[in-house]
Amino acid sequence: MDSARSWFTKLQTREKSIGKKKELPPNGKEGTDEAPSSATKQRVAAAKQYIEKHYKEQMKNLQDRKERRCSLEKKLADANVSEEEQHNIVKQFEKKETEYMRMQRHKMSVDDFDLLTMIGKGAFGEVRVCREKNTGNVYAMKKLRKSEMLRRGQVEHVKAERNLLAEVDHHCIVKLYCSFQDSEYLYLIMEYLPGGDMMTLLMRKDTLTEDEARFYVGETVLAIEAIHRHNYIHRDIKPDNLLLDRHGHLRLSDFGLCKPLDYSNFPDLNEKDVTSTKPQSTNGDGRQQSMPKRTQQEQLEHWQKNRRTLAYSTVGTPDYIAPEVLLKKGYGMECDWWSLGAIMYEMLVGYPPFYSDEPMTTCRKIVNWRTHLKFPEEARLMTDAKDLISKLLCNVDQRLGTKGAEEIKEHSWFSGVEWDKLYEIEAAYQPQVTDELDTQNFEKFEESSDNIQCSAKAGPWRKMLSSKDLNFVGYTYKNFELVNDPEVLGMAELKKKEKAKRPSAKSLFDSSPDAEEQPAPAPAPAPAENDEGSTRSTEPDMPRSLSAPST
Ligand SMILES: Nc1ncnc2c1ncn2[C@@H]1O[C@H](COP(=O)(O)OP(=O)(O)OP(=O)(O)O)[C@@H](O)[C@H]1O
Repeated sequence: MDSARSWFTKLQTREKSIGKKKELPPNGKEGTDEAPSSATKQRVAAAKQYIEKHYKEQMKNLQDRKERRCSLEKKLADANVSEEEQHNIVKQFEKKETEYMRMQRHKMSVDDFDLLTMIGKGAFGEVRVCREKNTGNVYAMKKLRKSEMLRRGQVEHVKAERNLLAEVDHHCIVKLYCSFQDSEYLYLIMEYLPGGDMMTLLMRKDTLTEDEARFYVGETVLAIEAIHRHNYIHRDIKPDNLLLDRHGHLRLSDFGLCKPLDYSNFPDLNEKDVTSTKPQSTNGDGRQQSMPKRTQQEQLEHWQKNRRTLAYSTVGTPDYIAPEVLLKKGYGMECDWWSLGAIMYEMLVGYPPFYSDEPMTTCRKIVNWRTHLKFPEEARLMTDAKDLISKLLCNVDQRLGTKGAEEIKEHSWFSGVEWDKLYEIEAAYQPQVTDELDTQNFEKFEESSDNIQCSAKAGPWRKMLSSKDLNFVGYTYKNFELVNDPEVLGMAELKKKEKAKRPSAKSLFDSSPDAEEQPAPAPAPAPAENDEGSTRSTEPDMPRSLSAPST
């Protein structure tokens, strides 16, 4: 710490001299003592930021430690355990605190982990199951290439993801244990959720039953509500970002790495451009002809065939993005409720509501949703379900959720759902998970020889402040939970005592009558001219978007 302090003093002195007006020699000409270059100034600023952050963290760590101790003592007092048990738990707790302090001093790197099976591939990197060498703990490691983040202007987004995960400690949100970097990559060490993602589940099952859909749409409502409470907007909620834990409960992930930015290169969309969205194909002579309408089954098969390619393409799938986001007119939290509507539709129908072979056609259909939102009769959706979807896939002003998540929770499709018990009951789907390293609920990914990487060794921080790395100062983070394992703390017993017996998912829902065949409810009335969205997300004190600010 002392060496850091003396660095700080040196830097302050250096900074002052940078700010000072240079005195010229009597001949009025500049000597060889040149002013520091802008690169040097930038480095000094980054170093200053690093040191200030370091001290702030030290203070916060002390405060957090005090709070953890208080909270443990309070829990113990409430839990009615013997004095001896209390003593043992507190002793274990202090041991963990010491380990945590040791871990804080340790500079984490990819070498601390054994990299195992690849479970995800995204536009910026990959996700792998990994095991920490020291502790044997299993995590998911998301690795992102810095140069790619810079190239696509995603630096702020990746910081937003790190910030949200570190800030929002909620059972609906995937838990972040730590983040670190080396010269080439950023790393997020997260809890490993072995139940797979909703995209894989939907591809394996085609559709969900109404009860299953209600359960997962319900848990997604709670997850979205949690991030909105922290003033974040996700903007890219899709089935690939809904992960399942080993018991089948849902967690929201992937904050901030939004591909939709790439749609800015698409020609400007126009709500009135309805004619261009008619399904068309080209004859041998180049003339366009209308394509025959696909049945629900054909459309489903088509979607399934294209789904993964779309997910792993650099542009991604636009299927769940709200029209106001695509129209670049500014957006608020409501855009996440639109995505919820599109996901609910896919769960019940088998493919998303505006699916088309071409992403650009999908975008056009989304902005012209009034013409294109249809419920295939074969899907036999219940009236309530159609009504809720129509109230989510509609204009911002009419959209449910605009006045808060309660509006959605109160919809009749959810009648009987006990919201505060949803995460305590047995999940509607039980994934098969044999052990902590089981990856059967994920697709298999081909390993290329350079995939299992040797680490680009992280040098001392000063070395890391190359011009590229200045963008990522402050990315490193460690969560107390990394060592705060309740099993080790002996808190598991306490937790068991606290937990009531879990009722099943079904018992929370009203018994539902058979699906009736009904026409799709009329889409919400046409909006006033310029009501597609506000610029709220860009105003001060307004929700922080995890993705690109609207233009
Ligand atoms: N914590 C986790 N536990 C289990 N699987 C995970 C975890 N995080 C991510 N995955 C898997 O990896 C996939 C990709 O992850 P994620 O979407 O976070 O990466 P990405 O590079 O940001 O992708 P995208 O291109 O969709 O933005 C997920 O769909 C999921 O299957």
